[in-house]
Amino acid sequence: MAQTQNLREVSMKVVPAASTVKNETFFDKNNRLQREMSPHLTIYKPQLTSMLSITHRGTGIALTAGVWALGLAALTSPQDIANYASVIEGLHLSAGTLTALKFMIAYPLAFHTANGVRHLLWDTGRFLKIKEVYSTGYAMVGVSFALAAILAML
Ligand code: HEM
Repeated sequence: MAQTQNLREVSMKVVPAASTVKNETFFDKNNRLQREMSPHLTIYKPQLTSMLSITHRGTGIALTAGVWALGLAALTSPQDIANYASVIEGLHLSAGTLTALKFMIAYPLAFHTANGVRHLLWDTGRFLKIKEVYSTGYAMVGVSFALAAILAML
């Protein structure tokens, strides 16, 4: 008895066939019926959580492009990697410039790896409280900078 009191009444809305227009796009139909728009992503102010999430996707895509480019280059280029390394040496870039360039290449991998470990920890059910999501987020950013710096100095 107590359960039936909590049930909401549901009524079916009959839509006459005449109200559907042939070849009408999804957006045109929504406009014609003056339907409300769902809140869009852009109404949210940037937060650490969403920024790290989108960066994880961005770095994942960048790494995929990088791995494909390196693989295809290895298959198709006439010279081996040592030749290209000596071309870069021939540019006589300063140690600082070289380290900065290496850091820029290393950072997406460092970020994606550190945040990937954070994701895998979540998958085990840990660090899922909002405070922990933030603290692991800040820690991960620190770890990713340290990791990229170590890789850049090798
Ligand atoms: C060259 C190496 C890598 C490439 C090309 C790569 C690529 C990608 C791509 C394309 C995605 C999907 C992103 C999205 O749609 O949001 C992804 C997700 C993921 N990556 Fe990687 N990844 C690499 C290395 C790693 C490493 C080293 C780790 C962890 C130690 C890792 C952990 C993850 C995890 C956990 C996800 C899923 C995140 C989620 O649940 O949304 N990845 N990766």
